[in-house]
Amino acid sequence: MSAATASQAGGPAVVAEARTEALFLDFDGTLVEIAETPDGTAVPATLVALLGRLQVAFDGAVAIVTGRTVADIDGFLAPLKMVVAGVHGGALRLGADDAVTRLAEPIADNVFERVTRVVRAVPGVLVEHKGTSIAVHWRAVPTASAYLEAELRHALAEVQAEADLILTRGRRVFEIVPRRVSKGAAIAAIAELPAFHGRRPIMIGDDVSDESAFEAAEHLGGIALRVAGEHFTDEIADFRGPAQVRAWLAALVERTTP
Ligand SMILES: O=P(O)(O)OC[C@H]1O[C@H](O[C@H]2O[C@H](CO)[C@@H](O)[C@H](O)[C@H]2O)[C@H](O)[C@@H](O)[C@@H]1O
Repeated sequence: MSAATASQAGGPAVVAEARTEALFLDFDGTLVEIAETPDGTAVPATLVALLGRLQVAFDGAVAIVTGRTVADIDGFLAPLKMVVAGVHGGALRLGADDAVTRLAEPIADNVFERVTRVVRAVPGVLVEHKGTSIAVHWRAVPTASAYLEAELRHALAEVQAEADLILTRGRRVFEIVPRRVSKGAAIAAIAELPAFHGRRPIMIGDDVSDESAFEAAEHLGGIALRVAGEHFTDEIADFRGPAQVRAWLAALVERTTP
């Protein structure tokens, strides 16, 4: 029988059906615990095998929807290659052997330099250049967030004529992204792939940029499951954290794999 009740593993009492549903999974804060730095992320030994088994159980209808680059995700999950919407929907890799399609222009050098000038003024802040977006991490210096936000907004206003970028807030990070990309738009595109088409989407995420993905999943008749953290409180979240998400997925795959 290919139905699983999530509550058996803790987490939401959702019945997931591997033959008729598709999984869309955020990465940081959802599949893996938040770390002090982007490079410090630890991938649990069992996660790669778990995702591989889910791909089989769902006949390929499993995608990672992340703010990370596709290359980052490939590195974390090696040797597994998945369908990935990277850089908050700015890059798509629609099949394991496909090339990455960029849906936005790379951030121009002058914008990156302008942002770097802001960041240099605050020791401890990290900047991640991801091609079509820039992440400014202030986890190590939380008191600097208001200053950074004001300065980054000012910098973006200066370059607005040449680049249509917006500033979004993530988990102790400001992300500079093209206005017209989103995780939600990426889910709509992936849902058209043969492996995903006609399946009910289940999107699991923990952060602001997952909101558009939740909306897209619900628009397609699916459901949104929230993970507790800096964005969702325990009261409104469906999962206490990534460990519970992994346990829920593991229970699901156990019950759906003959
Ligand atoms: O969409 P996601 O998969 O959740 O990616 C969102 C961002 O995740 C990373 O930053 C976050 O995780 C870091 C490591 O745990 C943490 O140090 C940081 O404070 C978090 O904001 C990643 O570095 C970003 O590029 C992603 O956009």
